[in-house]
Amino acid sequence: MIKVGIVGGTGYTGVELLRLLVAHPNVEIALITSRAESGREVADLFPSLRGHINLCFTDPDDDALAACDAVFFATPHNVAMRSVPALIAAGTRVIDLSADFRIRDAALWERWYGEVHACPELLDDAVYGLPERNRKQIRSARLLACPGCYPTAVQLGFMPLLEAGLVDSTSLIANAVSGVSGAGRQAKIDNLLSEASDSFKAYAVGGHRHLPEIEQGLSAMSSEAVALTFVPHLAPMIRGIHATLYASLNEAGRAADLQKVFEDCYAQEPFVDVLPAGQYPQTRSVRGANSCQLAITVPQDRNTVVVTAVEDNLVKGAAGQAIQCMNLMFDQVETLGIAQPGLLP
Ligand SMILES: NC(=O)C1=CN([C@@H]2O[C@H](COP(=O)(O)OP(=O)(O)OC[C@H]3O[C@@H](n4cnc5c(N)ncnc54)[C@H](OP(=O)(O)O)[C@@H]3O)[C@@H](O)[C@H]2O)C=CC1
Ligand SMILES: CC(=O)N[C@@H](CCC(=O)OP(=O)(O)O)C(=O)O
Repeated sequence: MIKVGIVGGTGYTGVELLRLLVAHPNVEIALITSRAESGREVADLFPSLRGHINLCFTDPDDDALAACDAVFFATPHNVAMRSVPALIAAGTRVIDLSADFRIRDAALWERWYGEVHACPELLDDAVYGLPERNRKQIRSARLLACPGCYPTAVQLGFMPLLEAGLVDSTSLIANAVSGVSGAGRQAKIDNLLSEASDSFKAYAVGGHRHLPEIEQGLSAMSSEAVALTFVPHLAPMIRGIHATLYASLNEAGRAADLQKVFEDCYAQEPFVDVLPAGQYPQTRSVRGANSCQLAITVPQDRNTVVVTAVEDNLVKGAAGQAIQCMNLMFDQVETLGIAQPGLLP
């Protein structure tokens, strides 16, 4: 059994970790933290978990966490990095869903996150948890940095094109749309039903903190310099990311069978699904599933390729992907506990 702790068990990614981990046959959840709910039964706060879990929330405590085999941090940025050095020193493996270890360059991280990094010396040790790109390194990771929700969809959508050198890598554009759960469970005015429903907006157009993370990942896939225009949007749905990605094809790209390039790239991937030509993915098809669905089109056979990608921000964009990485780190079957299809309707 893998003994796990979850820091931040009352947030949306925390409760999604719980939903998936209670059904994982080889995981024992040893502790779940919340400062605000310390002492309260987990199933009292989340009745969906009644009968599945018999634990109370506790205050975060590094000594108790260090007794676990793995600790998930489902906390805002600037939390995991305070505990990670002690946990790693104790031999506990850390799976961080926050952004603390996603960007390798401490100065760049500090510029976008507006804080001083607490342990920049560990940034080189952190493995970026995108299995489709880094599976081998994930298996031996002590410190795992889970990708952000937008970065997962955008990187999986551009990866086959960049790895095969089929596009002008400075022409990349990503218009991505998130549901409100992407912003977490704290009450923010923008995410109230009366603010977000029946409306649609772009935000952070001048620069979103996922931009450096995405460009870092795309640069590693490309032999040429990468430049991306990334525009996030908020849509009145609870879960889901839909990304529409654009790039200019180069000569090799114009000559290639792009549908086949994508199908070949992801043929062995359990959680990336390339749709048949002419079908377009919808967020409703992947709700609750650890899946990214993709479609590739070259409108009017011109020079721009359009990739559409969907995922559930809380599953392939967060908790599901974190468990996929845990499975790899602990020599489990990669799909264990996360193979369920999406919820319909
Ligand atoms: N929502 C999403 O779709 C995605 C989120 N992420 C990332 O995952 C992380 C969690 O996100 P999400 O679940 O949405 O966040 P929430 O705001 O919903 O939950 C945050 C959790 O962290 C706990 N927490 C907050 N501050 C601290 C602290 N200083 N020490 C210990 N625990 C703390 C909170 O409990 P309490 O305050 O009671 O201790 C709460 O349980 C974030 O870094 C987010 O960027 C990544 C991908 C997708
Ligand atoms: C809708 C919404 O507000 N989304 C969040 C996504 C951030 C998030 O969850 O951050 P990580 O994926 O980096 O952990 C935002 O744009 O700030």
